[in-house]
Amino acid sequence: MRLEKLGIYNFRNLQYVDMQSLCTFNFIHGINGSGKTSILEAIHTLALTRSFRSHKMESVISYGKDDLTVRGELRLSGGVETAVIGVRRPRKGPVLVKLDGDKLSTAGQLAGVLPVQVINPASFALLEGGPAVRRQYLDWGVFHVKHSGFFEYWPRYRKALQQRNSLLRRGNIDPGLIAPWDRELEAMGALIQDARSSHFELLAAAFEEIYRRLLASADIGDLDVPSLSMSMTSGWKDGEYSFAESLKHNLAGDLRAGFTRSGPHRADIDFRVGRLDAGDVLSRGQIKTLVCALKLAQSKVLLDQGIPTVFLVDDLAAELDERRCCAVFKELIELDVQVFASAVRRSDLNDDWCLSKPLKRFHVEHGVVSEC
Ligand SMILES: Nc1ncnc2c1ncn2[C@@H]1O[C@H](COP(=O)(O)OP(=O)(O)OP(=O)(O)O)[C@@H](O)[C@H]1O
Repeated sequence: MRLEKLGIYNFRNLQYVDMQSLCTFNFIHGINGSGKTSILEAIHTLALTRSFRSHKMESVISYGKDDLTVRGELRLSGGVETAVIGVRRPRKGPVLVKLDGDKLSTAGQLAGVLPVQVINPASFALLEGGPAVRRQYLDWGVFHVKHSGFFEYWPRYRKALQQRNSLLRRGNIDPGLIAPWDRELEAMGALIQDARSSHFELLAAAFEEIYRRLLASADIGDLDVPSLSMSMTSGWKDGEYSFAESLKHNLAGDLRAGFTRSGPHRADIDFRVGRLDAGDVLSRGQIKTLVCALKLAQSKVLLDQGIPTVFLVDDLAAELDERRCCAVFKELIELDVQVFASAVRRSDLNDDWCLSKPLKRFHVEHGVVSEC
């Protein structure tokens, strides 16, 4: 699946952008504030109806305009078939999403049509941020895996959790009221945990392989990053209890806290260098390399299931040295994904990184995009 054409209207400083015949590699350069990240943000909005930079879409709509629109033409995997996605976000009112001219009733129906992965300066949060960022990372993959059932389980789990928490807040632990929500949490929690565990196993294997290759091709010895390990924690003491037991065991404490303190909504991924927290030990460049490997690993797992990803790579050269950038691009080539990468200077994005893959360059100036 490839994005072949992209139209952007009233998106930050991009009033009207028309990008045709997009390639495997699409390099975008321009000075600070010219609109490079906004192009990547627009592709993200096309895929997920929201930006990766701001939760408030009204700050993304161009000043003085009523709405923004992003339109993309996709060529579906391995074939002649195409699909057209349109996303319109008004300042007020719901988002309008169209797939091949048909209005979708929920934005969720768009999920999976255009899976995108973002590598940007905020990606550091994967190691340095809280557990929610890592859960989001893990669940991105689980959501896209075919038949994982996550679309169904997760909303049901969330609803049961909200109901249970609301009883806890009101100090109401009448067994007759809380038990049905516990049963729903246990049932959905087990399914979520199973789906996450099977995905995590594949992810960890892909990560290890890619991370080693990245270090090797960037000519970084293992000594630079000794004994890195990653493990998933379920969100409760699963060595001691089942989730059902954990809910019962923690009820009094949950009541005091006013919320459910254990469960898949508290799951995390733990990164260790030896016995130490990797986020406390690794340099920013090392963290970035690791984060790139994690994102690439997600795409590898999806690709193995026939789901290609589009990569949005914002200003990688500002974070990584030339050898590491080159190593990341080598992996992107290996994955055969489509890439949109931005940088301030043209020379920050090296032609050689793409080997002989088709490459197109764009220059952005004051929101105006031209091929170059
Ligand atoms: N709602 C908006 N309407 C109009 N312009 C906006 C809006 N929001 C942000 N801008 C402007 O859009 C421009 C594009 O920002 P963007 O982050 O895409 O630039 P960039 O080229 O990635 O810059 P940098 O290299 O500094 O990261 C900036 O000048 C910004 O001030």
